[in-house]
Amino acid sequence: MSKLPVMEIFGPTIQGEGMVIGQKTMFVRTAGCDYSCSWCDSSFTWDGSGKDLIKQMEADEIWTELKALGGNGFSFVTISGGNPALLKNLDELIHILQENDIKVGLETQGSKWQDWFYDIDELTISPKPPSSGMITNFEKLDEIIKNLSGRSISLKVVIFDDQDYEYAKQIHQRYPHVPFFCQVGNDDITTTDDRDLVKRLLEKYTWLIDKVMADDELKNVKVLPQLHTYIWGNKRGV
Ligand SMILES: C[S@@+](CC[C@H](N)C(=O)[O-])C[C@H]1O[C@@H](n2cnc3c(N)ncnc32)[C@H](O)[C@@H]1O
Ligand SMILES: Nc1nc2[nH]cc(C(=O)O)c2c(=O)[nH]1
Ligand code: SF4
Ligand SMILES: [Mg+2]
Repeated sequence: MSKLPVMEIFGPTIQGEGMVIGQKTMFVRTAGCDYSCSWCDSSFTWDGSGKDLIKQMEADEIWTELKALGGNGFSFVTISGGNPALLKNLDELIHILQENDIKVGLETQGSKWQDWFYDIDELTISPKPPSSGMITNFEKLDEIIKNLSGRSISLKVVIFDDQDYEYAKQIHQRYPHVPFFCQVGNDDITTTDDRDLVKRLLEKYTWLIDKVMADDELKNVKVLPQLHTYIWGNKRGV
């Protein structure tokens, strides 16, 4: 079996974002990303600051660790990163999970394709708006969305400002048949003052809801908070 660069394994917790928000789940976070979003809340996976935490693990070792942490109390595993779509050999882990009746969710930004995307039960694609500093490769994104037509996927755009909002709309209009989520951006990813953070995140959530409600062009959309930050703030591993 080949090795995977694992940054952290944690849970059980709830999925705080997107199409299966609230789902009880374990998390596997892989190291490495082809992007470097200005506001990335998981930059330790790619900026070198977490390099001592990276463990090269075989898929069956990851499964053993998941069971050690979660016991018999889980039926869902979410794979995130970094960008897990950089890892060609992630199929080994996905297959072990499925052999054990575990549903698999995965978070990626839509910059890379892998054939194992077909095996993911809930795939979240999260293209990055202008505030991230990243440029979307629409040729690649078109290909990914086309390949996955008819499968359980969603698009989730994080929104920080008006320009991001316009970008989100552009994404929804380009792929109108893909379930579409807008998510509040967290612009203070280092504070430990949870009360102040939650207060400001709620204000931003209100701002986003008000904008969508007043917008006749955005109809079939779900507006969500990044739920885990309202509960645990910027804490890692939850
Ligand atoms: C850390 S990323 C890892 C997966 C993949 N690289 C991606 O971006 O989709 C997981 C999710 O967190 C979101 N995210 C990252 N930083 C955020 C922030 N400061 N506020 C809100 N969401 C954030 C990303 O947009 C993505 O949807
Ligand atoms: N609870 C919880 N939900 C999440 N949804 C997406 C996450 C991520 O970092 O990819 C995440 C995370 O780190 N924690
Ligand atoms: S694509 Fe995801 S992991 Fe990579 S920098 Fe952006 S938010 Fe962070
Ligand atoms: Mg996160």
